[in-house]
Amino acid sequence: MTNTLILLRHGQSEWNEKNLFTGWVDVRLTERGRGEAAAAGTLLAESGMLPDVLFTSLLSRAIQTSNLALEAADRMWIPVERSWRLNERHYGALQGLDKAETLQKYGEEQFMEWRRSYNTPPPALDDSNEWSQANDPRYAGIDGDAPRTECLSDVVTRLVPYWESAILPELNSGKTVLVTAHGNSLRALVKHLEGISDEDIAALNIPTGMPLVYEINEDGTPTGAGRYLDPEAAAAGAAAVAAQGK
Ligand SMILES: O=C(O)[C@H](O)COP(=O)(O)O
Repeated sequence: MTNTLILLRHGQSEWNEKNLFTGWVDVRLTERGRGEAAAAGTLLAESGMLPDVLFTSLLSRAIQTSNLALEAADRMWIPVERSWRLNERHYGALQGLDKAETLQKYGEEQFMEWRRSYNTPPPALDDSNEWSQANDPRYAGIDGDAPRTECLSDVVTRLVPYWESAILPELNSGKTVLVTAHGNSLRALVKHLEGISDEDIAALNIPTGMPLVYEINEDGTPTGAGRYLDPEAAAAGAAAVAAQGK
């Protein structure tokens, strides 16, 4: 028996539009992002993929996206669980910086190392920085301290236990599961699901607002690669993410 998992990156955020590194900074959706979120929900309904349960991060752009998508699909009533483990990768001292200016200042190699390498986190964000989450009450319950920076491997480490203990059991109870999260937290989950190598994951970019569907076996493995419901639009969106800063 397999069950359906739908992954959805939030719609365009205010800082996606401004081309700023965002991470855990809690920005909202733009008008375009709200439209992408609603369109994703319409596409789910048209494809007959109605979620039974929702998982989101603690960040407003993912919460807004899931609300709008579920409203469009007439599924606002489904149960929801939110976790910091689905948050975007903490972008450390890059949070709040312009991507194009950062590329100019540090050069392509360093820029891509910070953005897409598996093991190199950006420098840590100082707690006194205006974009710090050190004193944000929503993270008070995290065991140990909230991160001050993360690389993708840190995200895999915090996310996979949650996938196994919270998300997979819902799939295995026969539910269609919607996970609304972020570019890099979804890259971490896709890496885990598809067994993508530490090197090859650098080339994977997740577009905003495009439902990505897996059929999941009971042991948590997918039956095949993920499938975007609108592959052409998803490819264009992923290319735009890859080109950010250039
Ligand atoms: O946090 C961010 O800036 C974005 O959500 C993801 O950015 P990236 O594609 O540059 O990693």
